[in-house]
Amino acid sequence: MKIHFYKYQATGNDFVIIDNRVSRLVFTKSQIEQICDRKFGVGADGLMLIERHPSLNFKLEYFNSDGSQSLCGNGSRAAVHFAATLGIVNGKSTFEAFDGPHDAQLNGEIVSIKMNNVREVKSIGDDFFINTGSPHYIRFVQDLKNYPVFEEGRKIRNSETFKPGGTNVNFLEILPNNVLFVRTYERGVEDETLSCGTGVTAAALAASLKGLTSPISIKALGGDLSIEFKKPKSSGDNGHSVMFEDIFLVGPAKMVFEGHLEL
Ligand SMILES: N[C@@H](CCC[C@H](N)C(=O)O)C(=O)O
Repeated sequence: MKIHFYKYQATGNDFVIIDNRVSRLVFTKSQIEQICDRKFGVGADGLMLIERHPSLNFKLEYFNSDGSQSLCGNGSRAAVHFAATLGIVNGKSTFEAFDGPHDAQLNGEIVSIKMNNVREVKSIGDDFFINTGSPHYIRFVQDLKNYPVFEEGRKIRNSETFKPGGTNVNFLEILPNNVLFVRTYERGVEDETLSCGTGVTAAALAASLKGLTSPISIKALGGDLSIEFKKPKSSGDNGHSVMFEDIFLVGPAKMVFEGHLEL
């Protein structure tokens, strides 16, 4: 089977995207692993399918490179940019993702995604755990440039506390002028990636508990992002308490190439 694909990167988090509105292909776990394999396939952190949605601009199916599914913030930014090239998005849009609908805004190559409200930040010793559509462990460290992100991230990701699902693991260093340097070990890729959108969002929210204020500038290995958010004064929607609302993940997304893959 020959499949037309597009290769995207969003601050170095890279994706294979397929317009699946007509063909409605279904991929097995081993086919996803093969497509994302950097030696035997196209190579990517994840695979995304753009599908039709009955009322929204599109539906996004995101798969990590091991075939598992979750919300991908950077993937969502790339998908919105790609959907504009298909003509199904123009400026403002709304799409359905793993954790429900998201509003998005496209401005050139900058894409802003509205994330779901965050109700809870768990403290684990000096560390934190926040779900921003995907689960994220947060640890503040010194000298992040030289920190063993892969080794420490893999240990926490596979620890008993987070079994069976596991967690993504983010290491943070607070820099001067409200800037946060973030490196992430991603579950489902099982490696450090150059950037993780839901990860830097969780990182910024945790950093706000240490005095940083919205908007927080993020430095990731693959580029710069920005996180905006509000802390409501009292209880939020449906009477449930909300810790953070109006959360936006903002940054660039770029098409790198297109081609055909053989499965
Ligand atoms: N790279 C993503 C996160 C993708 C999902 C994650 N690996 C998980 O399985 O939880 C992002 O940009 O948010």
